[in-house]
Amino acid sequence: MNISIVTVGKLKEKYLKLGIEEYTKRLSSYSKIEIIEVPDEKAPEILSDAEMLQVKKKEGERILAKVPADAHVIALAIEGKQKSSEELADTIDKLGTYGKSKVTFIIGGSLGLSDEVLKRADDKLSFSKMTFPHQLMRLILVEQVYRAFRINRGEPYHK
Ligand SMILES: C[S@@+](CC[C@H](N)C(=O)[O-])C[C@H]1O[C@@H](n2cnc3c(N)ncnc32)[C@H](O)[C@@H]1O
Repeated sequence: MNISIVTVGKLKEKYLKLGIEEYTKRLSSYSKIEIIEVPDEKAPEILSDAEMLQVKKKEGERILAKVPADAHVIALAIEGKQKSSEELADTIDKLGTYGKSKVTFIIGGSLGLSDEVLKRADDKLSFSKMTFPHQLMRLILVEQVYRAFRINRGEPYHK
């Protein structure tokens, strides 16, 4: 399987970089994994609703340009469907079984994802009703995808 994670903005924090490197290294024994960063749209702190929509739209265009046409797209969205780790593992397993070799996860920028990106998504995945910073979300996602492969292989992993 080819997994890609399309995210907005550069990862700045060293502690997150180290964690993400560790899990992507572990994941690479199970799947190809690529993290694609698209530039965030520079904007002032205070924005009108119309300006916010415009920022999300521009970032969304950059995201969609990196999504292969034949990929199964899972957008991370607070209002999406919550799953257990076992359910996410099952989703990934079924995608493999049904011949979906490309799976793209999308993490939005600080304002979230545009409607266009949400429309392109085949699934919307929520990690809880809480809002996580997008850079931290990247670390949580790679750990959960790694966990999913371990579950699917029946390999032990600390609970
Ligand atoms: C800082 S959040 C954006 C917050 C924005 N107000 C919204 O409602 O989407 C940045 C990105 O991280 C991801 N994210 C943050 N918390 C999440 C959660 N609980 N579940 C799924 N994705 C989450 C989403 O992809 C989101 O677009």
